[in-house]
Amino acid sequence: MITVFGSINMDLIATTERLPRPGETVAGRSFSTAAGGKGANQALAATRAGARVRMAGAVGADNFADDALALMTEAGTDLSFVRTASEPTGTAHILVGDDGENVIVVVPGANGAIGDGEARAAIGAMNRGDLLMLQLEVPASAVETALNAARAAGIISLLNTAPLTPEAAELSRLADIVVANEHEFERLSGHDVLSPDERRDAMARLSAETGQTLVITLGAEGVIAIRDGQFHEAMGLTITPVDTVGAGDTFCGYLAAGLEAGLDFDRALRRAAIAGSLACLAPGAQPAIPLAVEVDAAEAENS
Ligand SMILES: Nc1ncnc2c1ncn2[C@@H]1O[C@H](COP(=O)(O)OP(=O)(O)OP(=O)(O)O)[C@@H](O)[C@H]1O
Repeated sequence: MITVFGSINMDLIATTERLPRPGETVAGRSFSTAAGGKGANQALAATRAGARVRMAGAVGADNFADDALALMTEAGTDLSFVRTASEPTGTAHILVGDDGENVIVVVPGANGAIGDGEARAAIGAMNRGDLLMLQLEVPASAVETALNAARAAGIISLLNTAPLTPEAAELSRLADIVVANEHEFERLSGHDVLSPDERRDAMARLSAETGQTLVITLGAEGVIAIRDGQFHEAMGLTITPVDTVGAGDTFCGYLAAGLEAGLDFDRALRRAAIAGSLACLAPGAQPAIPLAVEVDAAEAENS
């Protein structure tokens, strides 16, 4: 079973002709809500990929909680380690202008109340050899506790270094597998802009030093990884993206599910990259996460 330790949010999205300036009020065009949070998105992606998944996190005792959990409930994700906190359910307040520009305020709420107790409880319920997946939308101290407890218990940890936080580089050292996008990897490696050759050198150096598996997603260019000193590359699909939101979370969920199922590393990367591409073909994060049968079909068509 995969355990995802991380954030659960409700996204509140308003579209408007143009974004307001400070102090200004503008009329909106439309409003929608969507379940989100990187933890929840990745848990749903791994569940849709066919894995047995437990989500560990927190929501508030409010009307947003059920909606934030709805798609995971429907998919069959185990929610027994989702606690109801006294803080409100985490919310992301997203304004999108007609030019595609956006401004976002994330209020962590219950996600910010996750601490060492939740981390220890989640790891305590896992078995040696299980996979733990984390991101950086819950307090860094809880992520650190979870990663250390996982290592002590022989649990394999996969950390997605999103969103990039000041503690990201330090925390990433504690994980067995690190998944970063190219911008995050530049920050982790301490270099501003990396050419493809410089990126490979930086990956080789870092993984030789730490022994970690490093996986760097490259948007339309697919993914490059290094594991046990060997480089691996995979491409997703050639597509015209509708909305790339959630591509990275879908990638992580499918990669975790592939590794947990014992797929060979190249195939797990390829399926994750294909799933990431498919997630770009529909708007929003969670609704756009493909089912395993859709990834099977795309994989067969493009083999
Ligand atoms: N434009 C695209 N065309 C094809 N596949 C894509 C595209 N964008 C993303 N993908 C697929 O999704 C995977 C993850 O995307 P990306 O590297 O953009 O991660 P990310 O920056 O974390 O994403 P996001 O923050 O948008 O969720 C890629 O490795 C690729 O397989």
